Amino acid sequence: MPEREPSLEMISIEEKNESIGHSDSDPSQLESSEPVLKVCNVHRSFETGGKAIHVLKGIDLEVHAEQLVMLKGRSGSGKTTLLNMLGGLDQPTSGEIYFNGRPLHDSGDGSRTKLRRQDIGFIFQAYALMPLLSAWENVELSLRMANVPRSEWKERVAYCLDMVGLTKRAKHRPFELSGGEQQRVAIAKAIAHRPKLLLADEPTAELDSKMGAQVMAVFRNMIATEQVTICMTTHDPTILEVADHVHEMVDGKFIT
Ligand SMILES: Nc1ncnc2c1ncn2[C@@H]1O[C@H](COP(=O)(O)OP(=O)(O)OP(=O)(O)O)[C@@H](O)[C@H]1O
Repeated sequence: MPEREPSLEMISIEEKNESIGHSDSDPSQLESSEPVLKVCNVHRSFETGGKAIHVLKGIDLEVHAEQLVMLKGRSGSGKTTLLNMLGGLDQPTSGEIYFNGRPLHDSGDGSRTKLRRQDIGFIFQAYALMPLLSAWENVELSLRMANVPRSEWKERVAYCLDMVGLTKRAKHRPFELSGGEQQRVAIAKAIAHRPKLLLADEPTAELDSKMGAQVMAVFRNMIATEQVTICMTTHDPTILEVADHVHEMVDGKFIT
């Protein structure tokens, strides 16, 4: 099978709208359903050196199924802090966060860890690949962690590597891959266990514009084929047009 080279041209606005309404429904219908993420008046402060830093100052947000939502804003505005909380890596000082109706703000470590392994995929800037494992083995690892039956691994790993256009690089270890290729392995790894929600912190930050466009095309394709919901942060104005919704954060609050 030839390798796919995803490109931004693959995702015209019309295709984008079709992919949002993948399950025979239009986007407005999807928006009226229960959100995948519901964030209500979230605040987060950190104590450092006996001083409290108020980082998030009352965030309200809804992210609906099969949407691509982007958080933009200056460095230090609080995007990563919020993303960590959306994935249950951290909890708010006050306020509520629901993931498919389940209260993340008030769940214990154990249940949040289980939820993360099964229902959430993460793509963070430092690609989080295991350096001694091949691309194939890295993707396989997330299936193992999510307790996916071993009999399903081969087909799923092959599918995910094909989706990011890396079938021919399956045996390469991270140091034998370019930055963009490593990022695409990280994407394959993050979606392998079929998460309902994918969280990505600056997934295109280390990439040139062509490669960044390819990653966004992969995201759009994943929404259409895997019914995943994506929430990501970015500094890159050139990719914002691919989003269904953009929220701008300034000093711990949304201004749009
Ligand atoms: N664990 C922590 N302890 C103390 N301060 C923190 C902690 N985590 C984040 N901060 C502070 O919160 C502010 C927001 O950080 P955050 O990483 O969320 O910003 P960001 O918008 O994602 O920035 P960037 O675009 O540079 O990644 C920063 O001033 C940071 O120093």
